[in-house]
Amino acid sequence: MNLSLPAFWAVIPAAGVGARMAADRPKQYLQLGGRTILEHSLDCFLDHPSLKGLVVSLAVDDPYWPSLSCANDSRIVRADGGDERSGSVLNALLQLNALGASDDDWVLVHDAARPNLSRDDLDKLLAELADDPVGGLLAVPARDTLKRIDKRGRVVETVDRSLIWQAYTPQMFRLGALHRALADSLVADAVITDEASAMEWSGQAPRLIEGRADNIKVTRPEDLEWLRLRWVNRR
Ligand SMILES: Nc1ccn([C@@H]2O[C@H](COP(=O)(O)OP(=O)(O)OP(=O)(O)O)[C@@H](O)[C@H]2O)c(=O)n1
Ligand SMILES: C[C@](O)(CO)[C@H](O)COP(=O)(O)O
Repeated sequence: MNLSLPAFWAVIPAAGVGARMAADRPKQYLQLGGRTILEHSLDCFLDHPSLKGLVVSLAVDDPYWPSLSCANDSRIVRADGGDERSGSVLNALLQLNALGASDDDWVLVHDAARPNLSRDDLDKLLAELADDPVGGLLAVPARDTLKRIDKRGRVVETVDRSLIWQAYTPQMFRLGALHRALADSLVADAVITDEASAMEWSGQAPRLIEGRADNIKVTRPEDLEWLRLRWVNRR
């Protein structure tokens, strides 16, 4: 493991609507321990001494961002969100180019809806991938028995879980390679749900770094209920 941590840029895609959360506002603006989920998701990066700058992608008509205190933080630059997460990330990478970032710089992309990233996991990702030719992502090995089902919802088989992992964020790649992979896969209309899948589409094999399972993405209401209980106990 490389013990000196590389400098990096951060990108936080925060332009989603949170359809599965079905709240009165996009989930990144829901409250957790007196602050928004988005502010917690930014914390780990803004506190990091190796951060070169941070771009947050926001919906063009986002009415919530200006009221956050971090909206005035000079280290944070805005980009416009896209129709899909990949478009929001691509716009942020263009902003990084405008800020003077170079193709060889590391970029860490982290969901606005993952407020419980630990500093240990962030440092582990940076250290493990510092010398990697491709980059990679935090991930968690499948824990439960996995079933494949048919269209009627009946089990067809129990899947071998030994090689199945859940993709988490941050995902860490070189700016130039990630930009090309996202732009090319967009033109090809490929299904891209995270940065790693764009890199895979372009023929690269990202490395998985095992992270904490509690770096969860707030996707459904029960995720936020679980995090709120955890926050009460940790403060
Ligand atoms: N067009 C989009 C869609 C998603 N995201 C961001 O990508 C992250 C992960 O996506 P997901 O959990 O799918 O968020 P939503 O798209 O908001 O959720 P849903 O799919 O339930 O609508 C979130 O931080 C979300 O804000 C984004 O920046 N731009
Ligand atoms: C990037 C991601 O969080 C990795 O787990 C995920 O792919 C986001 O989108 P999803 O639609 O919830 O899979």
